[in-house]
Amino acid sequence: MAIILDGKTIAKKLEAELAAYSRIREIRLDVILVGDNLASATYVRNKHRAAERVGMQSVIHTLPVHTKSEEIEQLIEELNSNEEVDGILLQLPLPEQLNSEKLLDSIHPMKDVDVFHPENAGLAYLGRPRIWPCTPSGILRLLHEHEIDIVGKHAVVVGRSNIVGKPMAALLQHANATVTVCHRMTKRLQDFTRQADILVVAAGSPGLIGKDDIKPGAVVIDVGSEFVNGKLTGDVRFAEVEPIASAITPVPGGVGPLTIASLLSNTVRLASLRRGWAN
Ligand SMILES: Nc1nc2c(c(=O)[nH]1)N[C@@H](CN(C=O)c1ccc(C(=O)N[C@@H](CCC(=O)O)C(=O)O)cc1)CN2
Repeated sequence: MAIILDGKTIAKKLEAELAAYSRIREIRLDVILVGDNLASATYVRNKHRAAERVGMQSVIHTLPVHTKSEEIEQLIEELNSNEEVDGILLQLPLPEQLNSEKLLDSIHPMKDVDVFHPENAGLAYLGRPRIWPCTPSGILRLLHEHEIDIVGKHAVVVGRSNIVGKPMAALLQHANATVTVCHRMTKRLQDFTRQADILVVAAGSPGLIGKDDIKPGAVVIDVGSEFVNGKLTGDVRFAEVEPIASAITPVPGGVGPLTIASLLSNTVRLASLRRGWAN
């Protein structure tokens, strides 16, 4: 029987810490949502509610699906130069006519709560992070809160996205794990996943990992969250893997809530750095 790594409880704890901070400082997060992707709308609403719970000001800019790039650039420019705005988040995915890279690059690095700007990503990958991206940072917090040792452990990350896989690998390495990154072109994936002491699966492939893919006693972190037949489904077959893992995240209720709590934490951190507050 594995320990269930309960993200909701840890997220509440993190929110309580942030609420204590927000009581003494005014902090503002602006989220831009373009289009009518239902899942994105839910995530943005959840971010707004979480910000309100901790006493942070949250402003959502909802734009129609056919919004032109120039309009979004102009909005980002206004938010960049608004002294009251501490964090700017452009919710992904964007409608296909928009160039995500160009728009993300236009967010001021000191307000880039997602760590997508090359300056912030570069600093993080050089081991000099301002902040770490929300999902990897939440996962580290989850491991830390459960006193799961990372140093010298073999961590295998499945997936190499800019949002999770790449920064997750960098953060685990920063935390002194030995890291292997696998992706969709990896041959004989199981040969790698079976070596993992800590397995992070962020492949966006529901049910990819089963009991034969893990080493008994492994810590298994499931970042997957796709709707399959109306049910939120992870990349790991939980019922199969749970009996042989030592610890495992559920979907829902694992990594997701911590992604949002980490976003608030990143906003506080960037506000502190930009405004010169002690943190
Ligand atoms: N600009 C960004 N866009 C996106 C990010 C991101 O970090 N920055 N991540 C994902 C989506 N995401 C946050 O935006 C996110 C996904 C899932 C959850 C979450 O709490 N999931 C719950 C289940 C919620 C449900 O019932 O649907 C859970 O796992 O328990 C939070 C945030 C893509 N875009």
